[in-house]
Amino acid sequence: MSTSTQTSQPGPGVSPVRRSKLTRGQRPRWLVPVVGVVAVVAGAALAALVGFGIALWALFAAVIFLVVGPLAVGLIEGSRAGKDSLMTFLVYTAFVLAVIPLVSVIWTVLVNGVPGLTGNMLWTSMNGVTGLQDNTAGSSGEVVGGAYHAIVGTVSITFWATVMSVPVGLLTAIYLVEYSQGGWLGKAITFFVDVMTGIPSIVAGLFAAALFGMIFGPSTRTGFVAAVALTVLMIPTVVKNTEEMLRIVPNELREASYALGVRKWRTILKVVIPTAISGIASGVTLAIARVIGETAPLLVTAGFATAINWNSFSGWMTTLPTFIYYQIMNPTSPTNPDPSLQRAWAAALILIIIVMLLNLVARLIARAFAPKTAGAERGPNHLSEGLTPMSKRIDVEHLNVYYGDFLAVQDVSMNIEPRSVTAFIGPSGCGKSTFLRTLNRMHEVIPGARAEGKVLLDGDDLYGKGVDPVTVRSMVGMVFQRPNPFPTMSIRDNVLAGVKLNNKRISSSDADDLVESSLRGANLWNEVKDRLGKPGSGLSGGQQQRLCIARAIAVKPEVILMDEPCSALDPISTLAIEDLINDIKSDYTVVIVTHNMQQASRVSDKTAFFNIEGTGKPGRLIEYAPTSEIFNTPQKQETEDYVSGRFG
Ligand SMILES: Nc1ncnc2c1ncn2[C@@H]1O[C@H](COP(=O)(O)OP(=O)(O)OP(=O)(O)O)[C@@H](O)[C@H]1O
Repeated sequence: MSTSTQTSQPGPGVSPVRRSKLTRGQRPRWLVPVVGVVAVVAGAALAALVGFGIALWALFAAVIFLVVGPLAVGLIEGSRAGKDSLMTFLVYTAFVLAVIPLVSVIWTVLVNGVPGLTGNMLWTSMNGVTGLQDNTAGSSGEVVGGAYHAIVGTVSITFWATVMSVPVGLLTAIYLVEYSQGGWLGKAITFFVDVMTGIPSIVAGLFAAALFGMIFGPSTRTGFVAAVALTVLMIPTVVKNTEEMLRIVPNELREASYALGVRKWRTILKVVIPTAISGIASGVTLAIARVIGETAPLLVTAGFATAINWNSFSGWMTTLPTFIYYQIMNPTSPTNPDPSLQRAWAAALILIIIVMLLNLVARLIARAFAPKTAGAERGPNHLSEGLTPMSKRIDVEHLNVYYGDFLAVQDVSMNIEPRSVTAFIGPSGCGKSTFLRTLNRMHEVIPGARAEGKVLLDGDDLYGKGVDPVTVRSMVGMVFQRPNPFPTMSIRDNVLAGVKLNNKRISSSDADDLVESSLRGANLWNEVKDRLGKPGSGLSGGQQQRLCIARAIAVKPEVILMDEPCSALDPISTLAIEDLINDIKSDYTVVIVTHNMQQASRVSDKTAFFNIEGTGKPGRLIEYAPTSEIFNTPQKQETEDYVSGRFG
């Protein structure tokens, strides 16, 4: 885009183009490329002075570029811009310096490996190949013998190592992130994984050799023994990478799934892992890439063979790294090592190609396992018979809520009427959200949180003996502060999440009806009916929140809890949600936590005011009455002070 402004009627002798005030004093566009060229040329000249070498040239060019570039920018644009460009140039230079060896390795392997990549190399083994044949290879030009047996060995051993280490690594990472809750077992596992990460590979080889030696006798060397050694090396990499990936899955997604009445393992399997799958697949590929080039542990566990062996459980095996090692250290013909050298380079190239193919496979697997974002596009269809929710009454009796030893909410009793909206208001930290979460036992997903007392849903105690919190959550749905649609799912699949994640069977036409009626119920149908297959996370914040309400409605709950549902939304989206709350209260019991007192007075029939005496003290219910009474004629002074804005 041009940054200059064109004058409409240039006079005689006046340049038709002048620089805009906004772009005056900026470096010319050619500055950075010119400095780059100067650095490359001057770097070459300086390197020639001290004995030319590529590395020296790169080093000199980088230093000149890093000094001259920011200096030139600083002179033109001032010192702030100079410092800024220094950081930018440092980042780019570091990137280039990192890429140079990588490109250089690939280039060298390509140049040396391609001539040896013949049919012989790929499809024959070294069985029966002697130095005599290599001696004659010089004159005939054709190198006999190849790495087929080593390719078979590499693929077999890596396959077994992957089969053993990936499930163990994945499950360990899942335990650490989703179950251990910082317990001693989790800490111990993390410690051992850290130690394993640093184990020298030869030690892993010796361990596997000793283990199998003890069971099957000394010198037991097979592909499987080697796979066990590689497993020891792979597991920590898989655990660490998977752990990182699982940790960055936002907790909100887990909570959204639990709030739909989905069990923990299905939440992990269907929400957490798909969200992290591409990172997990990269981690597994990295782990494979780490071990596929190992040589030392292979020498002591798999032995060395010149013939093809498909059986990992019997007989010696060769892998590409050990093949390369032997070709270089013990050329087949000591007097003419060239054919061996050619085979070694070609094997190195094959190894790199295998790693690249694995990477590709990992990407494809990640794509196949991640839920589709592009489901069938569906237009308006026949209307469903509508939802049949059964709004319920909630009675809370002497409820105390604790986080560990800390009493967060003290002795709350209240009755919430069916088909009504009840608002919880009060200053920050007074326990509104904590109390709300006890109404569908969502607090239980927080380690150490517990409730004492009774919460009755139409007379049935949610905390009664044998009551499953998962069942409770399918009856009491929840909408959270920040919209949290599942990012790997389409709009349609988000609405159906409660059904699908719970593995309930539903016909395609019933699913269509449910999607339409839930989206209509959430006042979103008209806005999204033409793009149901598009990702839910592509909607605006307000639309996303209505999608989350549709998702909550779709599991046909009896109560809907809303924890500050509009706090992340603009005023127009907020009004849309408030209208929606007004609409759905004829079918559901709605409880909403809000900081916005106008909102409480606009949407709720009854309001509960909570307060806290001071930091570290428990939150208490101060007053609970019809909303108009709380805001106009409160009975308690604390309530009046709060609603009149005198504190809080
Ligand atoms: N996960 C937790 N672990 C320990 N303490 C917690 C946890 N969550 C909340 N608390 C504490 O419980 C008390 C009540 O918190 P809660 O979030 O329920 O208040 P709130 O009224 O909803 O506040 P806000 O309006 O700021 O969201 C606070 O003292 C808070 O520090």
